[in-house]
Amino acid sequence: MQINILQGFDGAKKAEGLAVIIDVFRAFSFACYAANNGAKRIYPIDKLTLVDQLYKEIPNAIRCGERHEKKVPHFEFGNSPTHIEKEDFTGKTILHSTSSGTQGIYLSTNASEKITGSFVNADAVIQYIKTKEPTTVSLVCMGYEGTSEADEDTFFAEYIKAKLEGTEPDFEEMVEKLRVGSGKRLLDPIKQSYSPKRDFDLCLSLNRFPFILKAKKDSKGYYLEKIEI
Ligand SMILES: O=C(O)[C@H](CS(=O)(=O)O)OP(=O)(O)O
Repeated sequence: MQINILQGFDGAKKAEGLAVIIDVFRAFSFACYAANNGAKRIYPIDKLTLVDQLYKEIPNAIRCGERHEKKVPHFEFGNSPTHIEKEDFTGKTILHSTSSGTQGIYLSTNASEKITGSFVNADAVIQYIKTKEPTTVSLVCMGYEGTSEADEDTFFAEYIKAKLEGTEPDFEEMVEKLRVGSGKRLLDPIKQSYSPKRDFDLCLSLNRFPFILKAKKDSKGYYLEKIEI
């Protein structure tokens, strides 16, 4: 198995084989919480105009996501797992658009298959890859706004690679590095209304969910299928 670690929008375009589109803070942690809370369907969406179009077409749709970390003003929710932690999404369709993560789903056009990746479902991702035994795995770290690298996504890729290669990564050490590094933006007092501190813990809640989210397509675009592992 060839395991490649790729970065940002450019990396997503180069992804081949089974691609894990990684966004720890916060898109694909958010998506796992939404799926766990009963969402009927989750659409990861690149363009805000597509969100607005689908909102008109789909009954019981909820618009979620961010630009520059902040909730899009007319959306119901931003990109914060904390803000949806206790929401019951049973029967609801989530329209989710973010600066990095959901863009990666659309940009990875050369991948034969794509799943999302974040620490909340790390073991499920690893088990899924092991079961599929692909020739190539592309670990795509979406980073900050898709243009600069973010440690949380690179750490996740290194975590997955190490486990697949039979070594044991030090997750607690990663958490402590993130607390004083790229994760600091979630701990900033100025950002608490849209990036609450609790997001840091919820996004780093290792193996909380025993499922993967696999990107599939229907007539409206990509959606994330929840597959229990
Ligand atoms: O929700 C977020 O804070 C991030 C902002 S950015 O893309 O890293 O600039 O969105 P996400 O797409 O989840 O990374």
